[in-house]
Amino acid sequence: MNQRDDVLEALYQVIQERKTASAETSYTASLLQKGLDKILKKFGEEATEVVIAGKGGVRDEIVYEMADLLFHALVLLGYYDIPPDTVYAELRRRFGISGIAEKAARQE
Ligand SMILES: N=c1c2ncn([C@@H]3O[C@H](COP(=O)(O)OP(=O)(O)OP(=O)(O)O)[C@@H](O)[C@H]3O)c2ncn1[C@@H]1O[C@H](COP(=O)(O)O)[C@@H](O)[C@H]1O
Repeated sequence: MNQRDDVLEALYQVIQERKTASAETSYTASLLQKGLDKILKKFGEEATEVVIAGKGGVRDEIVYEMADLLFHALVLLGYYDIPPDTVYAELRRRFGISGIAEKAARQE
């Protein structure tokens, strides 16, 4: 796991913990308790906001909206107990190299 993966993995763990937390003190807990349709709706809204930011071309807004989208993607993964590493593995498979080979390639 590299530096970039760490924050997504850590956030995923927090999202898992929020499954048993109070919705009164946690947005994530309230979203999880509202259920799958609400999670999917939020993901769609955040994706639309990324599209608008992407069209606008303001770098900071793209970064902000993309962070919102990634967070809501992690909530969806968390809902189904799919760790981010599973997605990384799929990306590595498409990339055609193993994690070890990837690390070695980056150090060259
Ligand atoms: N990364 C995030 C994060 N990104 C976005 N959001 C929330 O996502 C929401 C999106 O904004 P919107 O205005 O679209 O939604 P809303 O109006 O609040 O909600 P709806 O009425 O649409 O349901 C905001 O409430 C943001 O605060 C996040 N909430 C939490 N986190 C992380 O999750 C951790 C746990 O947070 P809790 O949710 O407080 O447990 C935090 O420490 C953060 O690291």
